[in-house]
Amino acid sequence: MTMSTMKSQFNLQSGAVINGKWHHKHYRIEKELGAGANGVVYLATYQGQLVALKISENGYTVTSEVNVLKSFTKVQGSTLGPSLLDVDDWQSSSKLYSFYVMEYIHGPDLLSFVKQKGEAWVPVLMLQLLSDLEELHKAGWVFGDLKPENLIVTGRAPRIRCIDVGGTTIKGRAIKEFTEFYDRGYWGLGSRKAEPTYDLFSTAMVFIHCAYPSRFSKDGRGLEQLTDKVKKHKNLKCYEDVLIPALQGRFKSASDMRQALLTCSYKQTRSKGNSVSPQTRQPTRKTKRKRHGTTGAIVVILFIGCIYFFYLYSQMV
Ligand SMILES: Nc1ncnc2c1ncn2[C@@H]1O[C@H](COP(=O)(O)OP(=O)(O)OP(=O)(O)O)[C@@H](O)[C@H]1O
Repeated sequence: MTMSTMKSQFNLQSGAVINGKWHHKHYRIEKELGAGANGVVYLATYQGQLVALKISENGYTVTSEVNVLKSFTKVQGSTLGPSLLDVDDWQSSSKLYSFYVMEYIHGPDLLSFVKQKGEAWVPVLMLQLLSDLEELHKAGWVFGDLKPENLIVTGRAPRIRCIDVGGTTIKGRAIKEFTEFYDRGYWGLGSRKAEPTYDLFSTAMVFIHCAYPSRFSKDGRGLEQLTDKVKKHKNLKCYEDVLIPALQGRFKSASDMRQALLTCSYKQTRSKGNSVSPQTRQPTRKTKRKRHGTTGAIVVILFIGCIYFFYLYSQMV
């Protein structure tokens, strides 16, 4: 949903210091990271550490987002959202504002990462996201506003993390915040009730968006249009057994969708391996091409192996 931003209300410059009224901690503002309908997020330093500080006019927003972040910390093993570091008030010269401080998640957003590193990363990152969503859903929450801008890829062993927990909603309620392109209600493919299938639909749309970086507009055909988009794109077609059921709300849980994605990725790896074998059966005249084919297979296997290694490693850290 498009809403006006709070940017104009704060305008804190680099070097400004936010003093916490109750916990007496001092945060030095470095720069603005972004402004949304519910507040402004700044990069700040506290005792030499970079942190993200969100300040809002609306105390209710702060309380509600803090509650979500607190409940995230209780989700075992989940690294979905940033960890919560402090909650306090700040008395400016004119007014009292509420703010909270969270872990600064450093890295490019999903689309920038994929543009830089290649689309082969999309299924790997979606596998991670689905693991985290499974835990979140089990804890009784639905993320709601899943979109590439809210997904940051961080670390040397790339790990996907969500920022902006403003849309996170208790299961069974109406989704608090959404963005049309990733919202099943907008496409006429379901309600805005907070249930796991809502997030799985958005996950499929995020996957599709990675293949169509400039997105596309709705033409009124709903599922038929999205199915066409999946089938017509070479990087999506091989994942149609994951994407189409997710768009239809047919996966009961994130782990079911994850399992289907693993199966597709496995088939994909095998078919890439097989596609070079005809070349290896060429007559001796073509020995050079044969060597190219074998090298290609080794490169593909090594590449996929590396991605899985990074994925497994990132699961352990
Ligand atoms: N923990 C964090 N680490 C790094 N960057 C962050 C963090 N939290 C927010 N950001 C940055 O700040 C921007 C604004 O964050 P915010 O949560 O306000 O999102 P929004 O969608 O723009 O706002 P709103 O939900 O209020 O409408 C984000 O787009 C992101 O770039």
